[in-house]
Amino acid sequence: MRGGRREGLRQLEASLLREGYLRLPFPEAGGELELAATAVYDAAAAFLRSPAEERRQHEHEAASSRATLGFTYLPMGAEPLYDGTSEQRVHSLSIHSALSEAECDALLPRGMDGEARALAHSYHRWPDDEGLAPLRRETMRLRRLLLEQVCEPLLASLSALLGLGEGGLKRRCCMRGSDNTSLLRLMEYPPAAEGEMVEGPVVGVSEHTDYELLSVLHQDREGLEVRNRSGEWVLLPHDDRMLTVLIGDMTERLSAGYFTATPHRVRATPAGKPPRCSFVFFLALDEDERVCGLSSSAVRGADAAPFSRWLESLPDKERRKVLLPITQREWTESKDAAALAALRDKVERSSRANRSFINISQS
Ligand SMILES: O=C(O)CCC(=O)C(=O)O
Ligand SMILES: [Fe+2]
Repeated sequence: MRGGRREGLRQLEASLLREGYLRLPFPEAGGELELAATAVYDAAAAFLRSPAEERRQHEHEAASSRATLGFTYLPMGAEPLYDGTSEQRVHSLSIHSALSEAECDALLPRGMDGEARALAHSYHRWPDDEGLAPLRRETMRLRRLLLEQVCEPLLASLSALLGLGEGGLKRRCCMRGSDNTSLLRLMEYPPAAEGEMVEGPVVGVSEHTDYELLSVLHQDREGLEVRNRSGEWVLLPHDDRMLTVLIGDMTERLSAGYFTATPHRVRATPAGKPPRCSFVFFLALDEDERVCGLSSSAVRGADAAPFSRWLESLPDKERRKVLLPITQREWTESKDAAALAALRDKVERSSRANRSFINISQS
């Protein structure tokens, strides 16, 4: 029994080191998780087909002024830009757990100030809208199943491999702040317009790494590409029954680079094809957890022997790079700010180009 568990951990570690990602079948074929995934795709499609006017009411600014950030809609053209140049064809929903203020308070630290508490409440408040009830019910079910059946076992394994004991990481992901860093996103990639993809760099989502510990992802058709350790882009085959797990920035930082965050991107859906849909659960550390690279004296247990040996051989120069602690919130905010600035720049550049085109054609 012990041997089986140890063998499983070594295989997981080998895949993460070799490929930088994992492919996991749903825990049970035709089981609860698979049914929940199908129901979420249906409910998301119903919302995404609703009139633009209705969707607009759930964009970030409107949701923020109503303090209902538990559910927000990011329209086409608003996805932060990660590579500074591409045209991204995607729109998405961001989903946090729906909690009453009392449920939220029970998880928050007692000494938290009023403003931070109100912000946490708003990240767990859903709009009071009858039409969103099926989406809310199905996403909450999917979120719970992903946490119980996929994230928690993964977190325990990662924790053991890093010498933190099986519960070491889970204790740092229990929403002591608010879970506005852990997030379920539902994405839809509508097909490109006829001729659009041959003209410019049109993509689904441009190259990036995710900001959290791990991302658990499902796609209903192919499109996700990951860059492997040799620098080649690999298109992941589509299989409805498979989840993909990617390494996020915080795991890279915590492991001082032993596990490296997985660069990935999504191809645009070609013209004439049905839209591609996916969901991603970003598993984050509690937003106020301070993260810096582990040192070998903090690493315990036989499961972490390879990591511990690797740490001991790490040159001081490399170790120093991750000594400075940073919280998940600081990291997420700084990367988001950079990607949003890149998007603004690009919009500004293209409106300038359009203006000069108009000037030229009018002269
Ligand atoms: O849609 C996908 O497959 C991936 C989306 C993604 O990389 C992201 O939202 O960070
Ligand atoms: Fe991503």
